[in-house]
Amino acid sequence: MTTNDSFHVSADLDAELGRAAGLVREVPDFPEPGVLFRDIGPVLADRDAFRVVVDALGRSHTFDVVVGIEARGFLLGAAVAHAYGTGFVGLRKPGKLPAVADRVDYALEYGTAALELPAESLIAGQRALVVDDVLATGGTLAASRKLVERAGAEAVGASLVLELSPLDGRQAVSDWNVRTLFTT
Ligand SMILES: O=P(O)(O)OC[C@H]1O[C@H](OP(=O)(O)OP(=O)(O)O)[C@H](O)[C@@H]1O
Ligand SMILES: Nc1ncnc2[nH]cnc12
Repeated sequence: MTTNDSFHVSADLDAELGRAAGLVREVPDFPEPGVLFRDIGPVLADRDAFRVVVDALGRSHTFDVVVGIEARGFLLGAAVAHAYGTGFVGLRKPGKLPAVADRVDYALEYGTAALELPAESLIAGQRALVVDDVLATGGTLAASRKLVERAGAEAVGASLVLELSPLDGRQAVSDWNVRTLFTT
């Protein structure tokens, strides 16, 4: 591991990724007091950082479809799907989809949430890679995995930009192939 400001970057990833890690913005007391919010917006806005992050998220996984989580997982996941030549399925917050195949409720670092799988999206037997921006408590990832597997697809793993290790989200998905680019 090498250190770039407050994040650790996996040593097998290149220096450009280290620069991308330095672009993650820390916002105190958002969305509520006591939460230090990590905003990947500046990483997406930087052409080179966006490219290396998207390439790294898809690397070392074998998948036929990307499953991205609303909202920032849509931005990353759709880019990974395009870069690696697969389709994309978005898991949405409740009330957004015109036709829902399945729903899972779960707990977050700040409150509760639910995710819904669109009807006629995942195909049984597909190898799905879940993509999102942040691993915090792991509730979102565990819910996503459940939706993928209940659809009959194979959840081959997950790729995320940032892991907030003090929240120990890995314990929620400990028996799964979860890769994160930066760890704090
Ligand atoms: O590991 P967890 O504790 O489950 O938290 C991680 C999730 O929290 C954030 O999403 P949020 O629900 O804030 O939605 P947003 O992307 O729409 O802002 C983040 O983008 C992850 O999806
Ligand atoms: N601290 C945090 N920053 C960004 N996204 C999050 N999701 C859950 N906790 C978060």
